[in-house]
Amino acid sequence: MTARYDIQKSEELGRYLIAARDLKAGESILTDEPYALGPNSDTSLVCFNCYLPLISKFLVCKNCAVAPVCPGDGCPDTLTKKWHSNSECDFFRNLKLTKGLHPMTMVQNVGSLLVLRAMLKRETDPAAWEEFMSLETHLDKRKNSSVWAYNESTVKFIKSLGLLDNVTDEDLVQKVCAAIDVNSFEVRGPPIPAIGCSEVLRGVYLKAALLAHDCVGNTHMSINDNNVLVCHASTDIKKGDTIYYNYTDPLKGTALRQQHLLVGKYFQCTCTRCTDSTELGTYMSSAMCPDCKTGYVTRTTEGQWTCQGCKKQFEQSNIGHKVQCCSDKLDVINKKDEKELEEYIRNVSKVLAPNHYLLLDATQRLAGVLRDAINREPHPTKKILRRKIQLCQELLPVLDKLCPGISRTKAITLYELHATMVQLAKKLFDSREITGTGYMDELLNAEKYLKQSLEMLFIEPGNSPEGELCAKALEEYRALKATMNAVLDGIHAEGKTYVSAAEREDNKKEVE
Ligand SMILES: C[S@@+](CC[C@H](N)C(=O)[O-])C[C@H]1O[C@@H](n2cnc3c(N)ncnc32)[C@H](O)[C@@H]1O
Repeated sequence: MTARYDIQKSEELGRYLIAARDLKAGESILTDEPYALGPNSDTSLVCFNCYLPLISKFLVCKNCAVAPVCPGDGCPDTLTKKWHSNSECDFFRNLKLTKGLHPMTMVQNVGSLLVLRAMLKRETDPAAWEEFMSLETHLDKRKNSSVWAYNESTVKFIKSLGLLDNVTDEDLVQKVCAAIDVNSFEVRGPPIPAIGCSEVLRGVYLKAALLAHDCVGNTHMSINDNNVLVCHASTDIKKGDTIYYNYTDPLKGTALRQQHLLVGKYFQCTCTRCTDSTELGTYMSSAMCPDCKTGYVTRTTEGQWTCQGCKKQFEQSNIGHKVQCCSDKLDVINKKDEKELEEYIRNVSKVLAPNHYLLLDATQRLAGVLRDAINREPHPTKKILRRKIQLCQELLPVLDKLCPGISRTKAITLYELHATMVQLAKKLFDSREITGTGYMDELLNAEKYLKQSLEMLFIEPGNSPEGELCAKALEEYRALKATMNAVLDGIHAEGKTYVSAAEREDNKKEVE
């Protein structure tokens, strides 16, 4: 198989990946095992083997008598890889025998576990350690900062384990902390039984770490339940083009994305989206013009707010203050409450551009609240179904611009849209508000969205929530086809034939 990527280096990006040949959307670019995996630095106690939270009780590993692990029946049967590795276990056991290492030391320092795991590779896998140590750290920018001070407790902990005994570089642990911060990916821990949600872990992947950032990426990243990362092309990528991963949340406005990149990754993003005050025509950080009431007021990189319609200019204190108020309001409302979200959207729509990220945030949350309500209700109302459809339809064009090609959020939104359309169409047909032909039109529309969703979900790993959604969507696709056949049979039974909406339109044009 020919290589799919090459490594390049530039003054601006450091090392980065380019396509070694033309890549098609959906094509796998690289697969990567974690170099090191562990909980976040502010974690509460988790099992060293499976990362499930240890809430009230824990056992210690039978072999080393140090590592906290799951009590009762132990870790889930589905656990295929033991994260408390044999070498880590031997290391703890040795320290227990020689220095009396106590399990409580590990309990108190669980937030430093990832750093410890990264450091243990120095002995167990020197080649990987060297690669890890060559990653960008921005160490100079971190020196004397609050993050440096925060990591001093980890330095002390690692030192107490004797891991720095023969080390001359006194900043080695800070360097490891920095390499993790700058290069790690968020990884979903195992689902917590009875709750379903997961701990957020961090993983360092040495190949994937080389991907450069763009606020409109051209890759799709998935990490399966065994924590193997697969990077796919999300759009077609031409040979020689840079392969980008979006390090930030694409549904945040420019100021927030830039702040996140500056604080966490130490660079100023100058991508096409960041330098376009309209954010690719989405106006995601824009306000409604207080003067002409129809134009969108955008902010230039110099901080000047200008209405794109009437061209009036505004002070930062004017527009910026209004946006801040809308953001503060979203922080305090109950985001699980349909009425509060609806009221927020109504009020804030008078101040912010329709696709402002705060409105999109509220829209996504409201869509989630309505989904739960629809799933709970045996007979959801037409009103709630219509509103849910409307919200999905508002989100999709923005997602198309900001996450072109394959995107997880888009796949889920398309799936939700199809499911609600099918439900509404059935309700309307059952109550005789639409005919068989009308029902068929709606089902065909829903099928189009479901197919688009499935095309994206197919690349999700089977053993992940999105993979499970893919299996569910496939089942629903089969059920939808069966419903469509039944509806067609009904139309034929009435002695009619079904003519699609598009064909009906064409026929109408021909007659005219
Ligand atoms: C995850 S690392 C990528 C690998 C890194 N280039 C290396 O050589 O180790 C992230 C770092 O790459 C650089 N980088 C990535 N994308 C960039 C971009 N769009 N503009 C400027 N620097 C970027 C920044 O230094 C950032 O902190």
